[in-house]
Amino acid sequence: MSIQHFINSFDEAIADEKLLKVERWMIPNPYFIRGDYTISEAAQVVDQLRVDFMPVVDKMNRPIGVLTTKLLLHHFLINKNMDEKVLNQISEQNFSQVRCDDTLLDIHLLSCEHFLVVDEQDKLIGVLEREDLIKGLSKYVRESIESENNTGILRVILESAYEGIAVVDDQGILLEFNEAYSRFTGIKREDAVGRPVTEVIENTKLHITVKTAIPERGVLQNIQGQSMVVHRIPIWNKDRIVGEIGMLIFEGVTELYHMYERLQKNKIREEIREQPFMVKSQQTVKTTLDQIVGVSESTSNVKRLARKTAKSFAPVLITGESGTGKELYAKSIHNLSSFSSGPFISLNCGAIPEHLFESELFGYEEGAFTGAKKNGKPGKFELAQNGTLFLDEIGEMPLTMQIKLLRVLQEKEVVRIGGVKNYEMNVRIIAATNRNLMEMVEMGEFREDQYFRINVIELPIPPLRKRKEDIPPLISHYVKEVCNKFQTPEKMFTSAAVSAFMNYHWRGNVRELVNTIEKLVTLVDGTVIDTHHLPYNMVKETGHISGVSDELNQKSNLLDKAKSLGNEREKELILTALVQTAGNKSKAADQLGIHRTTLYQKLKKFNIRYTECSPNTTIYIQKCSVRTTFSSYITVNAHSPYWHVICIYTCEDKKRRNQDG
Ligand SMILES: Nc1ncnc2c1ncn2[C@@H]1O[C@H](COP(=O)(O)OP(=O)(O)OP(=O)(O)O)[C@@H](O)[C@H]1O
Repeated sequence: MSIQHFINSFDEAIADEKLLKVERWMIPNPYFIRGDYTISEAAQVVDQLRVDFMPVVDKMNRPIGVLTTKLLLHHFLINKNMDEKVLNQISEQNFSQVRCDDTLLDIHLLSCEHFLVVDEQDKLIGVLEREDLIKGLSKYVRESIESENNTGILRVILESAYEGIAVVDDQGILLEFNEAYSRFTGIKREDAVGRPVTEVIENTKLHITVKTAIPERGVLQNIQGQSMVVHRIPIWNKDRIVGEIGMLIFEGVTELYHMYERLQKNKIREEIREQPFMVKSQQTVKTTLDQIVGVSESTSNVKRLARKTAKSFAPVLITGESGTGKELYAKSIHNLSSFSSGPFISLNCGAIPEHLFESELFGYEEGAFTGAKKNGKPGKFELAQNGTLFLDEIGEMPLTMQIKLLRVLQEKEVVRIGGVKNYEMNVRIIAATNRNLMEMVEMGEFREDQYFRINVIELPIPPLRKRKEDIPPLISHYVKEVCNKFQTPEKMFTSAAVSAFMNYHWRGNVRELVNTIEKLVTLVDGTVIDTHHLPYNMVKETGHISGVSDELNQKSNLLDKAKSLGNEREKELILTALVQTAGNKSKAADQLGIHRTTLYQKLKKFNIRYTECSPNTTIYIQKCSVRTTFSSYITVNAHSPYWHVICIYTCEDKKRRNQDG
């Protein structure tokens, strides 16, 4: 039974009573004539009242027939005796006797034109003509059609809701289960409807609250290992509970944490004002799956798999293009797992020079090698003890290192470089890559045994262009977040701009989308973001051509533009960004509009080594190419409040400058 049928079943009674009942359509307390009236008297009454017919009753007011104008006319023309009793003229019963609570559906097949309505004593209380009956029936049919349409509308509403919606009857049997709920639980609507809600929704209380009839709003319910905000709303019909609606709010918990965090921050700010030397507490919001925005079927599937994965101890390999949210999923799995009370330690395998890999992973003891720190240094495995070690960009791990990692994963023991003591390891491993590891195995670039060791459970995240339904909620989420961050009035996208976003290829996936929104929110004046504000590459690709904002396009991915100018310009931009950010690679990557990992790959590609230096010195960037030893020097003025590039010049320039003195 659908929700509309469910509601209909209650409405039906009302419809029967109100719409289909004879009482609703009859003319109550009608005029009538007695059977002992003469034809002449009856004709006068009919003429005075200007009616087409009159019910005829006996002395007890019980109907005995219907006198029509047709019958009167026939009498004048044929019989001509005006003193005849009406009673004698109605030879056949030319009416049907019905009751108030009969329905039009019950009586419409009776073959007569006039219906005389009687009470329990069979006394006349109303009349109904066939014309009224047809009117009543057609209204009923019209309303039924409308209600069928309403069912369609109701279904669209249910299916487009981001919230999970479930409806139970007063026995706790599921009558409705929308697509969002189905995606979240992985149970199809057709398998859910008709079953007790307790068999379908984990930890549900709908079957209980439908009995108590107390609405519950914003309560926490643990479903599939995750705290969710739910509302439970009873459905009343007259003075009886006939069912209950359950709503599952996906983004609620994080929003609550954010509110809590904001309140905490305010509180701390006030406390600091009172006690300036107080140590500030570290309150951070934990990443959970409900922070992963998306309503597409594939996102729901990945989230469901992630929830299941979190419950196991097996290593997970998260695959997907850059910017699809692999790290976000890794953190969510950690926070849902039994390792959540331990640390989440991340290691970007693409960002570590080969010779430092071993010490980064396993740590070293004091004096293990020249330059080793006093007291040694713990490795990432040790730091991640009782928690999760996230090996990002695992495809970039050198083969020699893979062998060592494999041994640790098999033996579950770690020894620091230069050490003798074994540390027993209790660490959950989550690896991620944007490369095709299987292909790498075939090419001999990745060890097969390692591949199978880390890939016990694979969590593939589809690129954003393959889950376009996620784009509108991502826009709305990030516009709000960015406006909040920059304290600007909330902006909105036109539907054309949203559609351009949906048609764009998003090679950088969600990261690129977030960066684009940040640029748009920052640079667009006014509160409406339309297609003419969109970056040129997007407008070009999606065909939304109209006046493109130059300002925005100048700032859009600097590196993309540099690429078209050739390697040298690209290199120059990278160097400039590095200098301007004093060697902070994350900030430099941000400035260039690329991910940190991409920056590391580019540094590798161009063989750039950045050497940090003290203020007021020449920053020296070495490039070990085949042809020249040193090719770029950058001079910075470290006296100014901001480090800025004065010039970039090559070794030839330097030689020339030296010659010029
Ligand atoms: N579904 C999502 N909902 C909300 N934010 C998302 C989602 N997916 C990704 N993001 C955001 O996009 C950015 C990139 O995500 P993340 O770093 O997890 O991607 P990644 O796949 O690990 O990238 P890379 O392979 O380049 O390291 C982050 O700011 C993250 O918060």
